[in-house]
Amino acid sequence: MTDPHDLVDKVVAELPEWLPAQRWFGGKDRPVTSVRPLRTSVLRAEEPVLVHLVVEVEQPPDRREPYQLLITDHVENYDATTVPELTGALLDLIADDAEAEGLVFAHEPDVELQTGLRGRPITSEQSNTSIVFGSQYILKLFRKLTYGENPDLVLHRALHRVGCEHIAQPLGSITGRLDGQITTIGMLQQFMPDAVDGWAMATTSVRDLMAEADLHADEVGGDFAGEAHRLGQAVASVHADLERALGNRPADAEDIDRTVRAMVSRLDEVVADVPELRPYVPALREAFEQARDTPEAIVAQHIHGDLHLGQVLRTVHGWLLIDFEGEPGSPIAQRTELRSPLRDVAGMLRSFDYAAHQLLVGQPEDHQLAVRALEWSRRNRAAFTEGYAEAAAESVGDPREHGHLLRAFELDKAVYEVAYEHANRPEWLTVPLSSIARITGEGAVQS
Ligand SMILES: Nc1ncnc2c1ncn2[C@@H]1O[C@H](COP(=O)(O)OP(=O)(O)O)[C@@H](O)[C@H]1O
Ligand SMILES: O=P(O)(O)O[C@H]1O[C@H](CO)[C@@H](O[C@H]2O[C@H](CO)[C@@H](O)[C@H](O)[C@H]2O)[C@H](O)[C@H]1O
Repeated sequence: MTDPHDLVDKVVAELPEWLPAQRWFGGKDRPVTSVRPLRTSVLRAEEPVLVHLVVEVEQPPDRREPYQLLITDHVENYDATTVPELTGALLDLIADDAEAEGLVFAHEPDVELQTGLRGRPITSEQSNTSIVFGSQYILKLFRKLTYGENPDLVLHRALHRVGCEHIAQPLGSITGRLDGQITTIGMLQQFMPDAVDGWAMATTSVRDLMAEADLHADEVGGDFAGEAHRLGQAVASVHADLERALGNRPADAEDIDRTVRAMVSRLDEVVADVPELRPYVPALREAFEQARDTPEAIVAQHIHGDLHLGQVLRTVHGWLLIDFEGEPGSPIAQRTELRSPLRDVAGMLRSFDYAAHQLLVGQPEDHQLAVRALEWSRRNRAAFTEGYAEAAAESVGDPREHGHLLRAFELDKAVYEVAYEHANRPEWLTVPLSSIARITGEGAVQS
């Protein structure tokens, strides 16, 4: 019979080696120097044991971040998120509004949940771990914890309150105290079994175009422009709902100044780690400075914060936006502040560029493919922006009227992506680098 506390000691000792191999681990750029348990909740003491564990991971020179783990003696790698019988217990606890060992499980008001379902982890590579129950529910366990309420839950609740049509309904949550603060550990939502994510749809469309040597993007069967247009409308509608639910304020010169300084400071940080970015620094700085030149009034409000094609789902009823957590690699203070909705527009524009150019990784010589990629990207970026502008006419307005700011947001996102790819998928580093080269006109980089 395993003692749960012995299990914790054993697992914690193995974590410095195990963590860096996990897709969701956000600190792959540095070694793990120590791991110490912050809080332990024994959810099941008899075999198979189930323990919820929050550990603090230390990395040089002074990074200390909390991560959550669900562990068991039942499987060799101790990861209980892979054991359907054990994760099923989490849903039952949420349905019962239970409190267990300092963790609070709660369903949203007026929600009644079905119990006794087995949980299966989704297999896609993500920043967190999500578990699906039957065809009804999906539970996201936030891996790197942010002290306090997670913006994903806060924004989903706010959007649901105003009847937003482009989100999956929030159904429940798991919270616990961390350093005295009530901290979101998990979020339960309605699962969309018929959904396809935007990334899968877009890359299929790019492949269709690349396979057709003689046809243009508007002539091939898999043309995505209609979807891109509808997606633009959906994003504008979510921005309007966020504004209705949580308000906005006019952005002034001070906001723009802070924004520009944050972009420059992120650039400095990233270039210190990724020397490949160095040749573009002067052009990037210049583009960021140009963002100060905003002819029209702009607003600051709550936004999605990490919008890309993998964060949107196409269901039979239309597009849904998921994962309102913001950029997992950015500080929480930045992720929760009121910001320009144009950042989300820029994030999605980057993603169209990614979908087209990621297929060129490892084929730098193929000029024909590069031309096709650019054609696809231009067509779909334009359709998305047009859709957004139409639906945002009464609110944010047409993004194209803020050309310099939009370009700066795109480049800032690409700098973030350089850091992200460097830490997670080094073979893809050329994707954001070649975009930076294209947008700034600073020569080509091999894709
Ligand atoms: N409500 C939902 N219905 C169907 N699939 C979903 C839903 N929410 C998330 N997913 C799937 O789970 C994946 C991970 O969700 P996401 O919220 O993006 O997690 P992460 O924070 O780990 O990136 C998504 O890419 C999508 O495929
Ligand atoms: O979805 P996450 O919250 O985990 O976001 C992170 O991972 C994304 C990759 O999965 C990353 O997105 C980048 O790659 C996408 C293609 O895989 C592309 O569509 C995006 O435009 C690009 O930014 C995201 O930046 C990161 O925060």
